[in-house]
Amino acid sequence: MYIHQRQIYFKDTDAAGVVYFANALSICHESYEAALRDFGVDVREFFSDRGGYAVPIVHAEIDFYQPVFCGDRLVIQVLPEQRSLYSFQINYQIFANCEADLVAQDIQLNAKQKPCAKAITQHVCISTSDRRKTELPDQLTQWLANYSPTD
Ligand SMILES: CC(C)(COP(=O)(O)OP(=O)(O)OC[C@H]1O[C@@H](n2cnc3c(N)ncnc32)[C@H](O)[C@@H]1OP(=O)(O)O)[C@@H](O)C(=O)NCCC(=O)NCCSC(=O)c1cc(O)c2ccccc2c1O
Repeated sequence: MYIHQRQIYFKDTDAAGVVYFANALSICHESYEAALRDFGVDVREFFSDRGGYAVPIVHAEIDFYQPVFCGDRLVIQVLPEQRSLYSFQINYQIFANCEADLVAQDIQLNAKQKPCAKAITQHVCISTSDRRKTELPDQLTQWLANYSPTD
């Protein structure tokens, strides 16, 4: 599991004063990028086509349980899981204004610790030359093993 913390800014919100739904997925992707960076992945290279592969998102879904407002401090739990030699899924839980330590321990003690949103992204590794699926590179399988849930 990786924990990312981020404040909500005015630019993240819509006319109703809550985080715009698409921005919530964007914040999930920011958390993924932070998890890659903190593991030592060169994100500038990872998101370019210089390595000969890309890992586009083929599926994304999100459930919203409580609104998130400007000034809220988010704690985002990032839980990646390898699905096959070619693909992986990331489960995200977004909490607001709670202790990061509790989220890191996966403790949901009371209503305050219930997630505001839960999201999933599914990623497939493809070769940039022919856009056909190709095996996940070693660095990514190591990243997945490092942050995947342990039984
Ligand atoms: C990715 C594709 C080229 C796959 O094509 P196709 O489906 O024909 O391939 P396969 O049949 O061989 O399937 C491969 C593999 O994918 C799984 N899959 C395919 N579709 C889905 C789906 N909708 N939901 C779930 N899973 C799906 C399938 O089950 C197979 O899995 P296995 O594990 O069983 O092998 C093609 O689908 C494609 O090009 N899609 C468009 C992708 C796209 O444009 N997405 C938009 C956003 S891109 C993006 O957000 C993005 C994010 C990043 O973090 C990146 C990081 C690094 C580089 C680029 C990034 C990026 O672009």
